[in-house]
Amino acid sequence: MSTSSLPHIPHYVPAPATKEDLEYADLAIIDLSKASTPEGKAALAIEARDAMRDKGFFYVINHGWTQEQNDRIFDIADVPFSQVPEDEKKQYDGKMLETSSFQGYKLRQYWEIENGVQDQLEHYNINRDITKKQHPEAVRPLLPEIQAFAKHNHFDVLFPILRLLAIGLELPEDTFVNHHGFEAVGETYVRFMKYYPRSEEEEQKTNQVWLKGHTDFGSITILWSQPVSSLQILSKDGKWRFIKHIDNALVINAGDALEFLSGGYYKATIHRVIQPPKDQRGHTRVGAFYFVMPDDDVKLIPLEKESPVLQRVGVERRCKDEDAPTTEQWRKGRTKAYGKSNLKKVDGGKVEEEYINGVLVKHYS
Ligand SMILES: O=C(O)CCC(=O)C(=O)O
Ligand SMILES: [Fe+2]
Repeated sequence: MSTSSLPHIPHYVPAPATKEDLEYADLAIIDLSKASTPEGKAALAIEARDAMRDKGFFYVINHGWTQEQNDRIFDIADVPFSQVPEDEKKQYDGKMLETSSFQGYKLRQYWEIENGVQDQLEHYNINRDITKKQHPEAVRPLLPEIQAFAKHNHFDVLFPILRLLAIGLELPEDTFVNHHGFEAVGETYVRFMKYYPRSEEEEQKTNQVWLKGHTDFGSITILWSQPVSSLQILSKDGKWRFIKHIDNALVINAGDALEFLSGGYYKATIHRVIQPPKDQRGHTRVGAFYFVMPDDDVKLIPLEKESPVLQRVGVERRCKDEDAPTTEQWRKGRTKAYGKSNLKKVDGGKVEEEYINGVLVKHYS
């Protein structure tokens, strides 16, 4: 598709990259184009495995989309927020407490962050089957492009990564791919997200935290890198470090479901979003993501028998196998509770806990 023949939408201009000297996480860069030869793939599988085990996050480059396509997706990502009237947004509210599912808007001020302060961010979530739900008028002409975006994420990014991570466990390389059917029943979806600047009072009461430290629920999250430096990961030494923006790169992390399936070999790394550095304040922050879940019927039990690696290193279980949730149970429990449940403060208030399907889940401020 050449951009000139596409529906006209406003161009979203993000804040320029920060000039501040931030402490960044030192993440591996996985060049996905190398996976096209057997030797390249074998070498890349080791890099991806080590990166996932060491930091829990890595970049992907050469994933097959151009900078022009990337710019276009960020213009599209802003449409559900800037081009849809507020009353129309309410008609497409995802109502997560009732549905236990992220489809449609998560409107502003739906979650509690801290000390009575609510979030100032909006999502618009679109199932990879874009026909599952009706969409706001301004989004409808963009659906073919959103569908192409979902497919690119699924087949050209997710599947190659899942193969590398399966090889890392010495599993048949399609093991995880077979758990993530594009046509299967499940909730893998595109998320567009917009954060709005907050008042000084909100910043103070939350200690600058815009989105609390959490793990993602699914198997893999694909985050399309954007320039506002707000995303941090919790490193093994207990320090929060920023994720650096790389043009047209993807930031990949594992979520709970992959941690369950891999018996803790690939851990779901805790991350959060905070107020950006001074030279980026006062701007909005638009994001584009692909949140990946295994198929709904996958029982989240470690692949211990199947993986020689897990037999050698052993597995960590967050619950007994007979009590393990299916993806559907896990994602529904997590979605419903997120930002809404009563959390129990521990560790002097820094960490909050809850149980979802009998499994301990932690949140960090
Ligand atoms: O906005 C970001 O950079 C990260 C958002 C995030 O972690 C999430 O939506 O789960
Ligand atoms: Fe997240």
